[in-house]
Amino acid sequence: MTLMSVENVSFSYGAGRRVLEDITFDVPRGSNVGLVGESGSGKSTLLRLLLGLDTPRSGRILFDGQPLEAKSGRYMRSYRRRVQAVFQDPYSSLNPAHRILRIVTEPLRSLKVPGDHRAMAEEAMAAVGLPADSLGRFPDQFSGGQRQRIAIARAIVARPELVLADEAVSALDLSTRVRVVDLFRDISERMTMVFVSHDMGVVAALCDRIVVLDRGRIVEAGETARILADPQNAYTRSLLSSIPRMPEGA
Ligand SMILES: Nc1ncnc2c1ncn2[C@@H]1O[C@H](COP(=O)(O)OP(=O)(O)OP(=O)(O)O)[C@@H](O)[C@H]1O
Repeated sequence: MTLMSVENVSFSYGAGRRVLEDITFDVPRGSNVGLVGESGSGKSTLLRLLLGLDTPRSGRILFDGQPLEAKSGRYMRSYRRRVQAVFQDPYSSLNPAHRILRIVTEPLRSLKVPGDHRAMAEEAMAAVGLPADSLGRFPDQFSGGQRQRIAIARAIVARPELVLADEAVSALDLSTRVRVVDLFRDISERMTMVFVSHDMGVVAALCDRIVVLDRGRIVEAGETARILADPQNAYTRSLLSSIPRMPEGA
């Protein structure tokens, strides 16, 4: 079953040149799809389209069989409940003036999710390996890796069907990154994920399918194991050669 389909999507900012050209791929329900490419390849732009923050110039995006109606407030309210995002910088993405409880339960309030929000926050914190008493503290009392766990707790608290992650481990130091990748792997067993990164090693460790973007075009896409074993494209090979050491389980 396909949860999201991107069909022949092209995009340009204003009257500028195309930054995405004829992008087509599927995100099967339950899968983890990695979008990988160097800086400027169009990954963040594609993610903005998937989040409904911009609309394709041509082509379309289907979510659960329906076209994504980025311009409809009503549609987007239900979409936000079903699709959540984790961004790169765990320092700027958490409001320093708010306690963790308020931060993690924010999607529940804005989406008007009924029920016991504190209990849901405690459950999300447990899922990311942080103690429930963290909910009474402020962001500056946590390390970068812990803050990213809090951002992940916020992304999963409303039980979305799809989590979109944009360079979600890139800002972390190596050992923290390995732990947060492990956490994503754990969580991704229970939901569908699209994981955007310039780091082929991270994507290979986390995703069962990879889409390789080069200057706004897909140059290669397929199952991770196949791409690692037999990359067809020179650009993919160069991304693979930049992995210092294959992560375990890749
Ligand atoms: N707001 C904008 N206005 C005009 N051009 C933009 C804008 N944002 C991005 N671009 C251009 O679109 C292209 C794709 O950028 P994008 O940020 O999507 O790439 P990326 O792969 O995510 O790179 P990075 O990893 O550096 O964020 C680049 O050429 C960039 O300069």
